[in-house]
Parts: sequence; C-alpha cells; structure tokens
Amino acid sequence: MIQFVATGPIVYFLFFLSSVFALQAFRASFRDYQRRGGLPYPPGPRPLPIIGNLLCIPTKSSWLGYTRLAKKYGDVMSFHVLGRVVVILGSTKATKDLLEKRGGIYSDRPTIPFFEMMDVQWSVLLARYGEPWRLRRKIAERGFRPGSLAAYRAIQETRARVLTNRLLQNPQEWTAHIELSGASLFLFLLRYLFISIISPSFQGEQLLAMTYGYEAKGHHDGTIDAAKKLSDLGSRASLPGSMLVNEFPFLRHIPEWMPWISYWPLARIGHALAEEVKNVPMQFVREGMLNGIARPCIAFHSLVEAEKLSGFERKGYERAITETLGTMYTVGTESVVSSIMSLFLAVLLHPEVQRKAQDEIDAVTERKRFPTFEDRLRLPFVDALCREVLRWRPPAPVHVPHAAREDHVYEGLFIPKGAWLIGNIWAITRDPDVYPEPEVFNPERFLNPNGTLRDDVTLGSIFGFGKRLCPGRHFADATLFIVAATVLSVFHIEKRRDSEGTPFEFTYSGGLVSRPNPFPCSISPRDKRAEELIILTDSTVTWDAQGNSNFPSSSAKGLCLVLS
Ligand code: HEM
Repeated sequence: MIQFVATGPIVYFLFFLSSVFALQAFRASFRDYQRRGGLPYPPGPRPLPIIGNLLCIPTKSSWLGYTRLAKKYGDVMSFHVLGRVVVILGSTKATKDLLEKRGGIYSDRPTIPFFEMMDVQWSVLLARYGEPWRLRRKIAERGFRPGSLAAYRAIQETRARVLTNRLLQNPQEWTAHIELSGASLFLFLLRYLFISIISPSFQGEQLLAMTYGYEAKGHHDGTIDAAKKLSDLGSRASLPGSMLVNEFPFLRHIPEWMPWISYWPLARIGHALAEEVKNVPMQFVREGMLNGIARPCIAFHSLVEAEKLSGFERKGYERAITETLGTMYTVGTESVVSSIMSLFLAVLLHPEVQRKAQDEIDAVTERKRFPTFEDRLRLPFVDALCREVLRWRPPAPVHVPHAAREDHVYEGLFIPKGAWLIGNIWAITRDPDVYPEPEVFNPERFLNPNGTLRDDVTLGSIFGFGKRLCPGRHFADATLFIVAATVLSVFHIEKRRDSEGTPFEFTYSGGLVSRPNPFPCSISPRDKRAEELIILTDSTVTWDAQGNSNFPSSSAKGLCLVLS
C-alpha cells in the first residue's frame, strides 16, 4: 500500500512525459510530411525513433556496407541519423544528375562539429560553399589546370627516378620510400607553384631552377606521419555515424577535464596536426629562399597579386595561399601514395600484367634510358594498367560528403536542405554493366581491340563531381603513369620468396583515403643493365652530404641516359 502511494505519482508523471513526447514526435513527423508534400525520402533501412539508423549505418569500410545495402534499396538510398538525412549515390547517373547537373544545389559541404572543434574548415576540401572556398579553389585550379601541367613534368620524372634509386638502396623500406617520394614531389611542386604565383614573370626552365636546389631530407619525414594521422582522423570524423559528437553536437560542451567523455583532447590533437601539416609547404618555400633558391622573387610582402590589395585583404590572400598549399599537400600526398601502393600490389598479384607492361616499355626505350612523358602515347598498356589500378582500388572509395543547400525532388524522391550526399565510388567502378567481371584485374578493359586506349566516361567519377571535382586529377593521373613506367622499366615486383607456399593476403585501411596495409613484397632490379641505369642516373645528380638530391632534370633537357 505504502509502495503504491509512493510510486503512483511517478507512474503518472512518466505517463504524462511519454504522452508529451509522443505528441511532439507526431507533430514533428506531420510537419516533415507536409514539408515533403507527401513524397518519400530515398528508400533505406527502417529508422528507429529518434536515433534513426545510427546503429546500422556502415562506418568501417563504409563503401562495402553501402554497396551491399544498395542491392536491396537501389542506387539512391538514404539513412536517417538523428534527424539528418544521408543520401548514398551508387551510380554514375545519380551522381552526375545531382552533384554535376545540380551543382548549384549540391556543392556545399556539411558543417561537421568535430571539424569546427579542430578549427580546420579552412581546408579547401572541407570549406563551406562561399567566397573563402572560391578563392582557395581558384588558387588550386590555377596551379593544376591541364595547361600548367607540362611545367611539372620534369619534377615528376625526376622524383620517379629518385624513387628507383631509393628502392635500389633499401628495397625493404619500399612503403617509406613511396611516402617520402610522394611528399617530396608535392613540396617541390608547391614551391614551383608558389614562385609562379608570386612572380609570374619567371617562366619555364628559370622557374624550375628556382624550384630545385634544396631538398631538406628528413625535414618532412615527421610531417608525413602527421599527414597520415590527420587523414585518419579526418576520415573518421567525416563518415556519418562514426563520431558521436557529430550526431549529438551538445557533447562539444563537455569540458576538457572529463577526458574519457570530452572530445576536446582529440580535437586539440587534430588541430595541432592540421597546423603542422598546413605550414609544411610554406616552410619548405621559405627554407628554399633562405638557401638561395627563389631569392629574386622573395617573400610574402612582394606577392604580385596581393600588392593590389589593401593590408587587410592582403593578409587574407596570403592566408588563402598557405591554406591552399597545405590542403593540396595533405590531400594530394595521401591519395597519390595510396594509388602507387595499389599499383605495386596489383603487379605483384598479376605477374603476367607486369611482364606485358615491361615488354611495352622496353620496346619504346630499348632499355637504354628511362621512359618519359614524351613516350606516353606509345605506352597505352601502361596507361591502361594505371586506369585499372584506380578502378580496382579507388584511393577514395567514397566521396567527401556534399551538402544540399535547398530542398530538391529527384525522380520522385525528396532530398531535404542540409542532407548529406555521398557518392559510392566503389560501387560505381564495380558496375558490371560498365566493367564486366569487375573483381577481375584486367587492364585490357581500357583498350580497344587495336591496342589503343578506349574512351571511358565512368572512371572520372573517382575524382568526384561538379564544382567540387578534384583539382589535382590530371596531375595525379600523370604521376601514377610516370611512376609505373619508371619503376617497371627497372624493377621486378614480386611476392617474397620466403613467403612462397603461404597464401598471400592483403587488406586495405578504412577511411576516406584507403590504402593497402603493409604487405610483404620483393623489389629487385630486373638485371645488371637496369641496376646500371639507376646508378648512372644517380651519378648525374648532385647529392649533398646528407644524400639530398639536387637535380633539375627534364626529358626536354635530355636527362635520358644512353647506355652503350
Ligand atoms: C589518385 C589521386 C586522387 C584521387 C582519387 C582524388 C580524389 C578526390 C575526390 C573524390 C575529391 C572529392 C570530390 C568531391 O567532393 O566531389 C577530391 C577533392 C580534392 N582533391 Fe583530390 N584526389 C586525388 C589527388 C589529388 C591531388 C594530387 C591533389 C592536389 C594536387 C588533390 C587535391 C584535392 C583538393 C584540393 C580537393 C578539394 C576540392 C574541393 O572541395 O573543392 N587531389 N579529390
């Protein structure tokens, strides 16, 4: 009796609370129905009350989960996570229709609370659609439009040859060499880009000479690790459902002194990593200047374009350049390294493909020199091999989320303002109607019967869509080509002999940029001739006491070596 008296009001109160809650939920869903005009959201797993699909949205290797679910729900499906709609696009048609043709609506990026806490919205990749993004995007495009790329060829060829040298010296460390080569390539490239922005009067060879000359070995080793950690953290934060603070933004108000619950310690680590990586290219530029390179055009205050601006605007422009170079260094290095590692894995798994590429290269160079960009038209199989690597293991298997700036109806499905849209590149590059037997690694699929390269309109999706399309795509494609041609011209990449008999297994990291996890690999010169070519190239280069290279080389200038 006493118990009944005590619990009665509590029961009434709970009943009252749940009635209020049910009424609110009903009103919200009615308002939502009215807003949609009765139209359905894209189909998807049935959401639970309040949390929606939080518990079932794929997070680890999300592209595999999205692809599996698309078989049931179709190429345009959706998840509901605490009131936010996440739309997954699994076909070229849907991605093009929405992200490209409706670019005005779908070129924004979502505001992600954890990125706000890290204070990294300055990145071109993450910036909201608007003026600051436009300015940074302009700087990035200026450096990477197809017309600018010829200028970088010498840098790319040189870095690919430096990679062969490092692989010869210490093949066991091949992953570190690829990472270092990727980072160095970008540092030289961004130094070139910076000098060309601040001093447009310098051109061609003159500009190249200013770009080279000083390579701080070891200087960026630590930052490679920082870039990797930053990319991992960024990947986690930008995948829906993988970080609670993004789903429950009030969690950001939990103070830092509650370390197991507060997200601030992690956000501060992320912020420090981002600052470190952001400043790497500019430090490299400055060090080059201090060491005599690029001295004629000197520091920020002489920015040609910034000269026309007032003090406040000039500061903004200077900041935009630093932030753009910082973004390109991080995004570019990670994705290019991923594609080169996948190339090594692919030729290791398919020796017959490797042999065919080598035969093609040998026929062009007669094994007397390294291949160059000038040979590209005569190396269609190598090009097809690179395309197949990108299709087979796209470095970014899902797009960075786009965000809808207004409500929109697509093929009778309602996509609300603020929805996230994610292109599932993995599914697109495995569409059996476009790429029969998609799991088979087959470069020939990119060739015509007469051996020339086939036109392909689908593969471009690995670089994204619309106004957010990757500005580094032509450069990335050219880098993979020259690395593949150069490395295969002198090396065999094989399974390690000591692992013969044991099944070879490989895995990929999760996250926005996915790359092979370390795998055993033997890299050896094809023969004495190949070894001599690498060593002879090395001897034409000036190396300083720490083993830093110093060579402006260019196919045009004739660093092609002739072995007698
Ligand atoms: C194989 C290599 C690469 C792949 C697969 C790749 C892929 C992508 C993808 C999927 C996006 C997002 C596009 C979208 O949201 O629709 C992107 C954006 C971006 N990429 Fe790349 N990328 C690669 C290399 C590079 C390189 C070499 C650079 C720099 C030189 C670069 C710089 C950027 C930048 C700055 C953005 C942000 C664009 C924006 O949001 O406006 N990427 N990339």
